[in-house]
Amino acid sequence: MTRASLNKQPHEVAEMFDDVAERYDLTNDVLSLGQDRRWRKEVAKAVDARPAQKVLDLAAGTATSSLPFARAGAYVVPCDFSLGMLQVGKKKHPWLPITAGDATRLPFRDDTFDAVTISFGLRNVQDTDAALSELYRVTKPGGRVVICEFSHPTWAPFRTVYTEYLMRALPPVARSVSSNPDAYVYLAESIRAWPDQPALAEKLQKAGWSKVAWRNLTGGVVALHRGFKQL
Ligand SMILES: C[S@@+](CC[C@H](N)C(=O)[O-])C[C@H]1O[C@@H](n2cnc3c(N)ncnc32)[C@H](O)[C@@H]1O
Repeated sequence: MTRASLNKQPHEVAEMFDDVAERYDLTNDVLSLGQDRRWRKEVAKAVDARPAQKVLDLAAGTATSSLPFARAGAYVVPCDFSLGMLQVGKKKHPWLPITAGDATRLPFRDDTFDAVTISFGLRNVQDTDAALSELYRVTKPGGRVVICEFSHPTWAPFRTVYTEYLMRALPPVARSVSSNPDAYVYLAESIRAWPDQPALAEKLQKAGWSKVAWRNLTGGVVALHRGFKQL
C-alpha cells in the first residue's frame, strides 16, 4: 500500500489515490462526519455555474465533486492524474468527459474555461504555484477560480480540539473504513503543513488572480478561496 510523504512525489500521490479509490467516497463521508456534503453545496454556490458554461473540476478524483456543476447544466470536465480514481468515476458517471491530466501541465488550451475549481486537491499537488498558474492559463479572461481546501480553524480552543481529532482520532477511524488507512495519516500531516488562509490568498495573487478573497466553513476546517482573471 502506498502512502505519500510530505514532499508529495507525484507518482506516490497518484498511487496512494489509486489505492483508496474504491472506498474513497464512503471514507470521506465517515471521516468528515457528513460535513463533506455541506462543503460541496457551498462550493457549488461559490462557482455559480450556469447552463452551457465550461467548468474545469481539477483533481476531481471519482468526480463526486463535479456533479453539482453538471446538475446546474454546465459542461464540466473532471480531470485528475490518478487513473484508479478516474476509473471509479467513469463507472459511476459514464456520461462525464473524464480526463487524465496533471495539474502542473494541464492538457487544455489557454482561455478555455468560464470557471475552474479544485476541491481537496491543491494540497496534494507537489508544486502549488505551478498548479495555480496552470489554472489561470486555462481560464477565460473574466473567468473565476474557486479553491476548496482544508485549512486552519480560526478560534484557538477549537483549533486544539480539531488538531487532536486529526492526529489521534482520525487514523483509527480510517483503519476501520479505508482500504489504505496509512493514506489518512498523510491526510492529517498534509493538512497541518498546509498554508493558512492569508498565505494561500497570497499564492493566488502571485499566480495572477485578482479580487482574491476567502470564506471559512466549519470554523475554518475548510476554506473557500476565490479569484478572477482580469478581462
Ligand atoms: C482528496 S482527492 C479529491 C477528489 C475530489 N475533488 C473530491 O472533492 O472528492 C485529491 C485528488 O487530487 C488528485 N491529484 C493530486 N495531485 C494531482 C496532480 N498533480 N494532478 C492531478 N490530480 C492530482 C489525486 O489523484 C486525487 O484524486
